[in-house]
Amino acid sequence: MTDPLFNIENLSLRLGGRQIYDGFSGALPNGGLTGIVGPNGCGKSTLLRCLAGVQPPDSGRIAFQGYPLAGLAPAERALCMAYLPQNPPLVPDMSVGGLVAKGRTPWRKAFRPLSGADHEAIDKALAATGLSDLRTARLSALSGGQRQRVWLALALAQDTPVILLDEPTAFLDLQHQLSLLRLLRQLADEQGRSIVMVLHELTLAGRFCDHVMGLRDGRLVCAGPAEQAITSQTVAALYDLQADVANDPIFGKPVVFPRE
Ligand SMILES: Nc1ncnc2c1ncn2[C@@H]1O[C@H](COP(=O)(O)OP(=O)(O)OP(=O)(O)O)[C@@H](O)[C@H]1O
Repeated sequence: MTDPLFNIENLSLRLGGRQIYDGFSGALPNGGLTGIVGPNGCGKSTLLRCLAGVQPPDSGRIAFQGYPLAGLAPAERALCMAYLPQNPPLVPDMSVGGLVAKGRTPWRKAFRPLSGADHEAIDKALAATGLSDLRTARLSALSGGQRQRVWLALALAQDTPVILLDEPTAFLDLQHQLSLLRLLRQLADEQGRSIVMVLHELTLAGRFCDHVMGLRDGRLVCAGPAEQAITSQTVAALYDLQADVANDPIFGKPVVFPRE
């Protein structure tokens, strides 16, 4: 049996005087798309930060493909996983291509120019996110959604087998949400990448994710294939919301109809 992508055992974490997790356990499968859902403040982003190795827990263990995550140095982690936080850091104004090139940092030798492989990865990431024409544009001249796509391109240019994304669709219009999720599906299906993302839109999570994990108050409420994890019962348990969940006749995936 292969190890899960992440195995979380008995995770506890206190932040700002508040207990975020108290013995959280769960596993995320290797490969495919995993969606983390749940109400505001339930601990989704913090969990992703723990999985990315940037938020050490107070106690408990996270194994990454069978190895202790805490044993990986940041430089080693950066070759295995790209992490796009909900609020990317403020950066000085620069060109789109310049920021996306930062995704190649883990692969580059100090003071060396970009290699052919770097240029190729950057070109592919810009094309995949529909930004090739904006390569020379300044970040300050972009809309919020375009900027979000630049950060996504940076994560793709990092060219890692695992990609962790916190609300990657937050600022995108419906067309760009769908094209982003289709792109992630393609990266998982055709290149075998494992993608874990925090999402709010349950119907999109149901349609695109293989596996869905639902959190509430720092606890695991549901986890499993989308059809099992998104049901009337789990929507009620997660959000205190009455909803019908039907099967989409075209995609055969769960669609949520709130009844309140
Ligand atoms: N650095 C911090 N210091 C204190 N409290 C924090 C910190 N980071 C997160 N929290 C608290 O931890 C809880 C979980 O936060 P988190 O950002 O993980 O929630 P979330 O499920 O991602 O929420 P949202 O859907 O609103 O983005 C919240 O109550 C938040 O206020």
